Amino acid sequence: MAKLNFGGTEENVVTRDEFPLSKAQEVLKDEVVAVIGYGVQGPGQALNQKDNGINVIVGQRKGTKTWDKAVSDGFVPGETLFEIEEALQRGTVICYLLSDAAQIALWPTVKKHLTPGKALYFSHGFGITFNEQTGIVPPADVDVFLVAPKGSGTSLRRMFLQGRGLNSSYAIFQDATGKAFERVISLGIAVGSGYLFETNFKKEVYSDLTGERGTLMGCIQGIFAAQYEVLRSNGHTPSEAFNETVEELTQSLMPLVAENGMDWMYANCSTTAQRGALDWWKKFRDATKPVFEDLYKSVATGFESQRSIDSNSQPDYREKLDAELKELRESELWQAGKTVRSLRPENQVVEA
Ligand SMILES: NC(=O)C1=CN([C@@H]2O[C@H](COP(=O)(O)OP(=O)(O)OC[C@H]3O[C@@H](n4cnc5c(N)ncnc54)[C@H](O)[C@@H]3O)[C@@H](O)[C@H]2O)C=CC1
Ligand SMILES: CC(=O)[C@](C)(O)C(=O)O
Ligand SMILES: [Mg+2]
Ligand SMILES: [Mg+2]
Repeated sequence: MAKLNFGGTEENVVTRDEFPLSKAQEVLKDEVVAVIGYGVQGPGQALNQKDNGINVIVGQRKGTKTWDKAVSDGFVPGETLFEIEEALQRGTVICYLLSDAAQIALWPTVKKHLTPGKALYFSHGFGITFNEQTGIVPPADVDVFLVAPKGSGTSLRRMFLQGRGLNSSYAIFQDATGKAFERVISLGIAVGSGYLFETNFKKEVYSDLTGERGTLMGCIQGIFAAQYEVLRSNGHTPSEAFNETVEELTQSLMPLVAENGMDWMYANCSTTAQRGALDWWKKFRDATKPVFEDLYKSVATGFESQRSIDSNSQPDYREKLDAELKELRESELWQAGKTVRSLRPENQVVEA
């Protein structure tokens, strides 16, 4: 366990140096890791574990698209792919990777198979933290922990195949066996985490629900739309407005931030831009901070989790989400983006 200084605060971090894959394989050698749910995190985590030599099986409903996807990904019906209850019965570690809403409905079935000494693994603190809404209360004689990749399951798999890793948080809710730490860290390494930082179930879900509604997904779409609309209402063309709002950020500036921080990105822009950005960033912070404070309150009071449960438990939840995503996709902003993306040299179709 390394202690690293994060801007003046020391935190515990587990890296692959001190917990290599060989150690994870040794710890998990007698485990059967059952991945329940094959949506976004399920495939990424199951395939990375499979490639890392872990005895991983998938539990899915037969006759579904996700069952077929698991087969096309190489999981073999009756050997490494089973109906959900059989996977639950065979698994010694149950990776509960249904959607957070769907975990509620299946919980009574899962609980039946949580026999003493097994482990219940999550990738989000949602079900346990909001247990008054979800009803998810594990028996006392099983380990309960989480590994939460800080990114999409799609990226987790892509980065694994590139020999990279996506960092994850980990938390232990219940250590019935005395082995919860080595189990959770081994699983974190096995699913492809670059390094693991410590949290707890409540802090993970509060920060994650805030982040995805904030800078990572909700707020960023909001500021993209705001700037694009102001540019367009002042006569700028769609391509100019989109390039200045999104394309330059994703193609040039954000990779510089990822490489070496915000000051590095600023320093690689003009002094005109640096002066302006340094003058304006606090105005944007002050304008948006009240919204973030409201957002965090909405998370902490359980409003956001209940909203997610209510909408994502509806039979037509997927259709409703897809309809709103279609509206976003068909907006002028993202239609302009589609054309801009097609112009990238790497997307040009070279005539034979
Ligand atoms: N999507 C991501 O990349 C990330 C997800 N997580 C967490 O990992 C867990 C799994 O998330 P995802 O893979 O995004 O799940 P998902 O939303 O893709 O759902 C996974 C599977 O659950 C089943 N399912 C979903 N809703 C259902 C319903 N209402 N009834 C019956 N079955 C249903 C479907 O088969 C679906 O393929 C969640 O706890 C999530 O918060 C954590 C980090 C990132
Ligand atoms: C990808 C991720 O970390 C999110 C945004 O929290 C999620 O998909 O829930
Ligand atoms: Mg997240
Ligand atoms: Mg999330």
